[in-house]
Amino acid sequence: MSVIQLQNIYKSYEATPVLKGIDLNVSAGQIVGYIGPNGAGKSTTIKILIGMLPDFSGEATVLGMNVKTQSLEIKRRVGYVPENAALYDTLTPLEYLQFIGQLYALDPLHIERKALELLRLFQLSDHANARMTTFSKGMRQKVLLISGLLHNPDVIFLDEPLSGLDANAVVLIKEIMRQLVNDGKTIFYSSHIMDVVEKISDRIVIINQGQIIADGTFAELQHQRPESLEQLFAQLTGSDGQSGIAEEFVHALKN
Ligand SMILES: Nc1ncnc2c1ncn2[C@@H]1O[C@H](COP(=O)(O)OP(=O)(O)OP(=O)(O)O)[C@@H](O)[C@H]1O
Repeated sequence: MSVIQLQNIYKSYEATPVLKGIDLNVSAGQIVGYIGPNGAGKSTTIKILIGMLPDFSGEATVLGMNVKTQSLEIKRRVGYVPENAALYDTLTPLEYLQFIGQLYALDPLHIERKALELLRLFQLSDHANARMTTFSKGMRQKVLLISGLLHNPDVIFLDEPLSGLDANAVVLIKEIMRQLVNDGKTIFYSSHIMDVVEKISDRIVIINQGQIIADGTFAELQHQRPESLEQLFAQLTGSDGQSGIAEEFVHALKN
């Protein structure tokens, strides 16, 4: 069964088209890396899939449920870690996770036990009761990741999940993603960190200017062009020649 299904999705913001006919089927138990240049439409696709943007044309289902009409049911089974989310800074991680857990109607005692354990594993035990106003970007990202996974969702959408994380935390998140998928979960995530995408994705989907321009395992994509994902990405999305642009940039700074 397709866990994620997008058929002929078009989305515009005001009069500007952003997604131009996206078709995608994702089966259970896959890690799909969704990559593309800034502004390509990655976050927009993810927001459609979690029911945040009902104003689009085409058919979108998650776990067989229609995202326009069954978004509440979908939210119960889906986890979402947004890019640049606003955390309630004046709360502590424990208070914030209690709040999120209650939105999912989880038992408060169960949430507390689970939240403390997850915070410990992310080395945040000492900060469990500190206000998040003082948190670094990486610490916030860890709390966000926990909040998106707290209800043990079947399908997980991650928008730049590694943002701000140090090297050890990146290794840990990669391992968690792998183990979640081994457990039967499905992960759909966007990232700009090509070597991570290359290493952990079962499938890589490249979007450029609102259209999918490549889709396959890294080995399949490499078969077309035997290069690193970074080089392949640059070629396919027309962002080759960065050294020339860098030179012009530095030159412009001097003038
Ligand atoms: N709420 C909005 N109103 C108007 N335009 C928007 C809105 N959200 C996104 N856009 C535009 O839609 C396009 C796609 O944005 P989106 O955030 O989906 O891109 P992205 O691929 O996630 O980019 P990035 O890698 O920079 O996060 C961009 O041109 C963006 O300016």
